[in-house]
Amino acid sequence: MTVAVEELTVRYGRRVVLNGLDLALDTGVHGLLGPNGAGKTTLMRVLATVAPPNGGGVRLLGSAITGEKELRAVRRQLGYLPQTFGFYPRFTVREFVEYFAWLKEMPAARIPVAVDRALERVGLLDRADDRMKTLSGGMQRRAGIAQAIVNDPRLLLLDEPTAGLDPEQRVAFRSLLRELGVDACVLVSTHLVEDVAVACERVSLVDGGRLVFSGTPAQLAAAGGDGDAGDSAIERGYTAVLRAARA
Ligand SMILES: Nc1ncnc2c1ncn2[C@@H]1O[C@H](COP(=O)(O)OP(=O)(O)OP(=O)(O)O)[C@@H](O)[C@H]1O
Repeated sequence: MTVAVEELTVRYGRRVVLNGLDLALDTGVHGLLGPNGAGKTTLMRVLATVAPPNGGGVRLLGSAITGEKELRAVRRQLGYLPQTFGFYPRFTVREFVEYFAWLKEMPAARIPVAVDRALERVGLLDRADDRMKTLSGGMQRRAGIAQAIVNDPRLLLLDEPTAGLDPEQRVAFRSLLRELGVDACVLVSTHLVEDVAVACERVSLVDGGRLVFSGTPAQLAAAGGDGDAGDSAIERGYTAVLRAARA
């Protein structure tokens, strides 16, 4: 398993945000759904080794993160697009992605080709020499996706990557996701259930800091019925699973 999480607990002060969550993920594209405040970003941050858990076990790429050595080894093979991310506004797009390649300790000789390839994959190669601050919001997010994939990560964590993308870019991004999921374990959090239906092989649903569903998009869709709120089968499944979890 690329990701093996057992009984994961995260607290902020007295508030328990992840409450004994179990999750196992292997190669492929996995969707992460859940209402606002369910704990998706918190889970992503733990998997990205940004936030330490308060309890439970986390194994990434086959190893428990027990010290600096494991941490560095995992970070070299990790890609992470945070929900919100900062950048030096005067960096060019190419410099922004190069900087992350360097942080991930990529061999210097490989960086120029890898950066151009990542920018090409998100459709930003023609803006490579523009400054980050001159890009539109959706383009900045695509630059964020480029930095996440520049090192060909084995574990790729994308927190709401399609927020702000126009329909054409969303379609292009879904096919990029499917491509990435052939070799890597990709976890994508989103509120767009159609992204999950089209681009993900498996989907996990989190509510109140717990995993309440794990299965294929078709299984989630099948959980819903005519009486459930939603405009598509998978939205009705989402509503039905949440209702059952809260009952
Ligand atoms: N730094 C923090 N300090 C205190 N509470 C926090 C902090 N970060 C998150 N929380 C709380 O943790 C809970 C889960 O937040 P999280 O951002 O993980 O949810 P989410 O599922 O990603 O939500 P959304 O869909 O709105 O992005 C929320 O109740 C939130 O208020």
